Amino acid sequence: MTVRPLMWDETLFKDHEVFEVDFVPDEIHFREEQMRELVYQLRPGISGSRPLNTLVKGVPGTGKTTSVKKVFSEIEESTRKLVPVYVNCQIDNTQFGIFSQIYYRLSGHLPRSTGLSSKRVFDSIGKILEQDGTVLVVALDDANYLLYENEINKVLYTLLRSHEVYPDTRIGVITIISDLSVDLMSRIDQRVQSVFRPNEIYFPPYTCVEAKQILSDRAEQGFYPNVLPEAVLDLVVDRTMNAGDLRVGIDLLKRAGLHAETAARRVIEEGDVCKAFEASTSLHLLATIRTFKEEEKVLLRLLAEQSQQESEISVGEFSRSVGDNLPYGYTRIYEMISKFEAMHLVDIRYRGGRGRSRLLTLRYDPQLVLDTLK
Ligand SMILES: Nc1ncnc2c1ncn2[C@@H]1O[C@H](COP(=O)(O)OP(=O)(O)OP(=O)(O)O)[C@@H](O)[C@H]1O
Repeated sequence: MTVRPLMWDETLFKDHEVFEVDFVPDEIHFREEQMRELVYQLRPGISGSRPLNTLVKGVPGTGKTTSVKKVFSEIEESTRKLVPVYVNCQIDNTQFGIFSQIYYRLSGHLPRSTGLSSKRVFDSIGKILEQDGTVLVVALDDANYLLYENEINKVLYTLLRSHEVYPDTRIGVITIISDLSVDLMSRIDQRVQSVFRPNEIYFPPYTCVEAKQILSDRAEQGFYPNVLPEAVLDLVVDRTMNAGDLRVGIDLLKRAGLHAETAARRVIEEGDVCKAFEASTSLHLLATIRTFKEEEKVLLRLLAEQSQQESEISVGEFSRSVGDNLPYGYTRIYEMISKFEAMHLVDIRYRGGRGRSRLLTLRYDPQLVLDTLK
């Protein structure tokens, strides 16, 4: 039986939205425990006390943002006593920017962007909280962006010691970190540590079975029935596990669907996934690299440049050659290389024979890495 090609006004997508980066699904599987813990941390806020502070940790694409947003939207639906504010610190990475977002959430409009100090903005925040008798919880997503210029200490100090200036304010903070090599507490001043003391909630990477369930759910919501055969889903899962980031899988589904649609097919094929893979990979690369410190970007750039000449590089030789030109010791260079491995950017294997030297291979096209670093 021949299958009628897709007509120009027909589509494979039941709902495009479910493949978008900021989509928050109704069901967040495999994160029940983390969300329960988060609710437990925030519960005092609902009864008018200060919420417990939290440190949410896990590599990119493990559902941290989604889970926090989900808990926040449930709080918003059930109470006005506790006001949750989500801040993306990649976008708002200064004290002024963060306080502006909080002020916006509380008052419905942004403060003037000129001639106003962050202290003045916080004054207004303190007054609104006292007037309304509400408790505030602020989620600082990608808080590692605040490690520069001591911004993290300024922000946490003001938020967590607000009751010293505005006695009736109660504020809790959730910091979200995807760079596991960052030891946040060691970067925090003593005077802030004494009030911060967060409980940690860890988001482990998804197993293959979990990733398959999540991606299959997403496909079911987003595509019409029978658009995605099981074998193609398995290929998407395989690529996702390889990249170690669920975002790659969700993006692959979308792009593969669009590809099949452009070819006027009613079913997605493996070839559509392969074609979509490069674009989805660069999305993952971008998500990973954006969490890097400048020195890590410099080292990755050197590695990508060298990988254009040779596909396998000796770890020792590479470290020596870059160590001569960079202001970091070998220990730091080895640390960074281990991080690249943990983040699925490189593979390391032992060369056989005596000496057992280690060989480094970039898992991505070097040019793609260089382009992403631009
Ligand atoms: N348990 C889950 N169920 C359904 N979808 C999920 C789940 N976990 C993650 N996702 C989806 O995976 C994508 C990445 O998730 P999310 O942004 O929450 O990860 P993250 O850990 O905050 O990553 P990053 O550290 O890069 O910000 C999102 O599109 C989200 O909808």
